[in-house]
Amino acid sequence: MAVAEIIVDVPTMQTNRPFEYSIPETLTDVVVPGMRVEVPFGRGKRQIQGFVMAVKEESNFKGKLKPITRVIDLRPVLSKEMLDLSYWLADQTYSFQISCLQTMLPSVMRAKYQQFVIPKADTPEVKKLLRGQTQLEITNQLSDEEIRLINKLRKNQQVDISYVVKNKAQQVKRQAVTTDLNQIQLLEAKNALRSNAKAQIKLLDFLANHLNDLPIEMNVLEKDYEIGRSAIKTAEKNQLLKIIEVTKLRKPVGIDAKKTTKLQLTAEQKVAVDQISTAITQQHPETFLIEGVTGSGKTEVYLQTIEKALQVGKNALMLVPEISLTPQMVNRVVGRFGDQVAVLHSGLSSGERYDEWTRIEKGEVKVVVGARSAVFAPLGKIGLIIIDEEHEASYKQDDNPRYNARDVALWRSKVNKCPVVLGSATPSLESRARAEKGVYHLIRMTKRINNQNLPHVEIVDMRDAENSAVKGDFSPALQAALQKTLDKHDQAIVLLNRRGYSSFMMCRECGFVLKCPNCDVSLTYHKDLGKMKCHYCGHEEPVPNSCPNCRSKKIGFYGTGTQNIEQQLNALFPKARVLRMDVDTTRRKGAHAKILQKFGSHQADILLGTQMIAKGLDFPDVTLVGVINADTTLSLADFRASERTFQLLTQVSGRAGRADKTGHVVIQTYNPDHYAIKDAAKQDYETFFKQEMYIRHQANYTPYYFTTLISVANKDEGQTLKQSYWLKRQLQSSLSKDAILLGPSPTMISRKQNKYYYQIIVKYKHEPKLHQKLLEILNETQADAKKGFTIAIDNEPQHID
Ligand SMILES: Nc1ncnc2c1ncn2[C@@H]1O[C@H](COP(=O)(O)OP(=O)(O)OP(=O)(O)O)[C@@H](O)[C@H]1O
Ligand SMILES: [Zn+2]
Ligand SMILES: [Zn+2]
Repeated sequence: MAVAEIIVDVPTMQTNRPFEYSIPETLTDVVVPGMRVEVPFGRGKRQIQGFVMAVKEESNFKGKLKPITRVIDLRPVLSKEMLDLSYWLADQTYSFQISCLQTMLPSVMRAKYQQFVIPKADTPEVKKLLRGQTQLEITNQLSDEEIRLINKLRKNQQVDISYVVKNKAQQVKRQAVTTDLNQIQLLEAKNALRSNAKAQIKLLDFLANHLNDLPIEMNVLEKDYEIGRSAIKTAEKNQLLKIIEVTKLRKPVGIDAKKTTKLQLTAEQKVAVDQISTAITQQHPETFLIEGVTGSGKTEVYLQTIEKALQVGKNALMLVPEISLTPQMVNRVVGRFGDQVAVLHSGLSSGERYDEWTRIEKGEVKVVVGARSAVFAPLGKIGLIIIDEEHEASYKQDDNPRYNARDVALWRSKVNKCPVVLGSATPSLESRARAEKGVYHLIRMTKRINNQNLPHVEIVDMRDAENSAVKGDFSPALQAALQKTLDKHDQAIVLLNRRGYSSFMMCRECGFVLKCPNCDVSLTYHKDLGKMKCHYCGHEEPVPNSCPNCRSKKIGFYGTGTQNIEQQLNALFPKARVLRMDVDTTRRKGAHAKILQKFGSHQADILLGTQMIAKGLDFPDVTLVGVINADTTLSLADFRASERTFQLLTQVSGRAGRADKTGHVVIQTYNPDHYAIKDAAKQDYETFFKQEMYIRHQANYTPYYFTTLISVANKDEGQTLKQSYWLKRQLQSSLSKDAILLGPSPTMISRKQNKYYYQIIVKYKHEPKLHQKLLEILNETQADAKKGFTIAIDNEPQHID
């Protein structure tokens, strides 16, 4: 009797291992690894889902095995590679294996969908099965007999199984506005109106200027442009526009990509392409780190190495940071490889996402571009994996399973025997340090395309009298630079650095930031405690009312919003067209791409935004980049504060002067002498790397030490603390004296949803017992859910807060 090993969908410590079930006679040959099945679990008659991990002939179990109830999938949804990966992933991230398996599937496969048998041949067996229907829905009403038949026909390629997602959102019809008139006709109609017909004037003006965006949904007009329904109805009556019904308006990112062909490589690009190509042909699982200055043409290297992989009959996987934020990059890949590309990103509806996933799984595409979770794409024959902007923290998932896509990519590269390319103008310290040790192969690209100079960067010291005298946030130097740019009809990008916003204290007189005496990170204001606290060691002190450095009273919480900056820009430059990009203006699906498209076609002069405008953008008319407040990231209560600041400033500066015009950058700061700011001004990654490595070495941080963060949560604060100290003692007993244990200390928001959060940080070099100990602790504490404790373990956390 055949036996299946199954991971059941019960995320607890006791069930975190395969259980054996017998495969009923009727389902022999149907049940294969990677399929989901329904099985009875526990005492009652409860039926739950499970993943078949393996099938074998005999059981080691003495008693009688329960049989599988039915199969959920008629074809495996996870490959052997993914099943193997799930073991490793669960172990690495201290997660339940079932969570890892679920994470690998697109979300729709966890939600509601229907399965259909689609005929592919006209044989008597197919006919009998379909009983005259064009397709057969698979329900649990089908007999095992029928399931067996379907399975056999599928193997003989006489039928196919397709999943159809019940996607309500897609079927909703929306009202939209369009017009047959051209711009001149619209403007004439507008001029014919009485001057008090304000709403009509606004509407016609809008239409005249947005002809390319039509049809546009009525609720978008209402919400984004404050054009009401009554104005639209009036215009419809006057035959100036039409109201139509639309089902789906937004094109997925990438669809309007123009076809491109290979560029002639520069000498530096050629070296990179050659080395990577060799590894592709030799099937060598080597990791390359491309450290290439902004505008050095890394994208072309990616494209030509992907092409190499396709030439030798392989496929390529490319990861980019949260993809809806980088439509330009997606367009470039689609522009080169067209239909052979599948795009996976959060901007797609779940149905669209599922369609892309299916195309990959069926082997219909050769290139996959996607954000973090695309690292699990069911792509076969992988010949190359690329991770662009490899330093981005978003490659690490913040929730369970807390995996880093880079590590998963390295795992897949070994299995697939293919190279991995990590690219960035500002590599993470970890990756650059690995290249230093020879673990990664370093490729440096030091010149911009066409030998363009890197932009000239001006640092403005905000402590100077003339700067501290101005009302508002724009120094005279930045104002002058903006004016000059507008006069030349060039474009400017203005960055408002929002991370760490207003949670730390800074002196506006001398730039002093309150730091922890033990940890060299900023202290964070805890509103609930009314105190300044360190997230690492728990040190606390009262909120100062004058600057400990210069005695000035101008010490306070620091931060301005983008809306406020936008108003200041409008007041200073009334004629300038300003686009604002922040969480508020990009909430709507596709809004991000729209703003960039508008800026790219020069329908605006200034793009004002938060971190999301800092990277990847390539606009030839941008000659000025202004940074309002370089210091906020510097003051994050995180040991990566300097690294994040350097990355941000270097990346954003790199947006200026990328084509044939020279770029200029103005950075406003209260810390003009800080090395992260000075090195970023010179776009000098190597100098920054050396200095930062020295500091990490002094303070025992990554990459000299590994870091594991363990957080404890409980509804009762006393219990949380008690448990935290218990945890610390447990750890101490199994660690060598070289390991460093910090905490317990409260996290940034120490109380969320009525639970108290405390954390312990372990810094270590070599602790062979730690991993096992952490698993034991999990077993011991998480088995007893009644106590209400939650322990989360984060290996190499990206944020500590
Ligand atoms: N060989 C080439 N010949 C001509 N133009 C090129 C070549 N390679 C790249 N370019 C152009 O140079 C510009 C900058 O390239 P790209 O955007 O790839 O830079 P990057 O290294 O990714 O920079 P960043 O890190 O700032 O995003 C692009 O407009 C690109 O089309
Ligand atoms: Zn501290
Ligand atoms: Zn001061």
